[in-house]
Amino acid sequence: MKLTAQHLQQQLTHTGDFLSLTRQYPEGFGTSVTFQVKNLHQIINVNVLETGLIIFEPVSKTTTQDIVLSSAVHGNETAPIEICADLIQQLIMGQLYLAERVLFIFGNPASMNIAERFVEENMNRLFSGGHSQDQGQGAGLINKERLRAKLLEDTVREFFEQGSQVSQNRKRSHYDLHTAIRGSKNDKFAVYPFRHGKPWKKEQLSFLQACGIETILLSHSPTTTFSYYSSNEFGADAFTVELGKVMPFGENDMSKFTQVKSTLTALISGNKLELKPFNESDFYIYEIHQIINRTHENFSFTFADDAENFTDFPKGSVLAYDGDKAIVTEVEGEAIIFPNAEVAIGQRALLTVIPAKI
Ligand SMILES: O=C(O)CCC(=O)N[C@@H](CCC(=O)O)C(=O)O
Ligand SMILES: [Zn+2]
Repeated sequence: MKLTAQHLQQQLTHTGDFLSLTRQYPEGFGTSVTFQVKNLHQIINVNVLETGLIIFEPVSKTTTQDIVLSSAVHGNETAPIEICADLIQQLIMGQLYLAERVLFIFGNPASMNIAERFVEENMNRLFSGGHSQDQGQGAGLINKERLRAKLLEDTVREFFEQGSQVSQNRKRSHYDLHTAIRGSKNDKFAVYPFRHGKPWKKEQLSFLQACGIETILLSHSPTTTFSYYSSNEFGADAFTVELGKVMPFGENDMSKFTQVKSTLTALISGNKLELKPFNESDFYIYEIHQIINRTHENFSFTFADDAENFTDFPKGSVLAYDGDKAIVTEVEGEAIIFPNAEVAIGQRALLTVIPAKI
């Protein structure tokens, strides 16, 4: 059924259920709408840009921050989608005070509907222009994930640029929320994208700690991930945040995410964030040591399929075979992250990390 702006607004104000509407129209609403909602204390502007893309802005309150909360860049990573869907619903139903501009993104609605990481191509390898590069997929390839990645790039750019018209010296942040495919020794962790020599921000790590995240992976090279895009192009404090393990919708133990939810709520509502002063000994800090791309059809790991993220190995251990080439640990205690032998040729099949200092 074709959706009109009026119908879109009616449905949203009736149920607040932006996630269901997004899943009902994975290819696009074909319309956009702006309306206002009221709660006891304020009026909020709601700007529905497209399926999965919605901006909230307080009216009559000067904001100082532009916050992007994205989920479903991989469609089967449901816990963060459910967290964001609930925050969106509370905002639409006038149950949550809003202090700052917020853009919520459900990245890949079509892949949510098939409960898969992606439909044709991993969207989290398509940012910073990756959508228009060959990436081993054939020159000039166009698919829905590439188009969507471009739309997400443009949406984030406009969101941050519009914020700069509200006031100068604004704080920009982007938390790109994911879950890991396999279990992890450290259940929640964050990838801190490469900052090109700028210092890692301890205050941001304290914010992540308030979310219950005390394991941080420092990245030392540019990537085509969404969080690197926002960090590199707009100077946003941006992270890929991993919250537990992939589960079907409705099967997540949401009690594991109370700290994430309350801290994100405090962030957007302007409530005082109870941040502990940064203490390095509270954290497990790692740096990315090896990035292993699959280059052969014949690619396999030597460890068990259920080996958890952060499993470490002695120096000299063979972790994988890429064709005839053995991939070997170079440092005592090198640990595996995101092993995936099924990735397309040319894509990242494994990261290794080693303990680091900030
Ligand atoms: O568990 C896995 O294998 C993947 C989980 C996931 O989607 N991770 C992100 C990390 C992005 C980054 O390195 O910043 C991804 O692979 O896209
Ligand atoms: Zn993911």
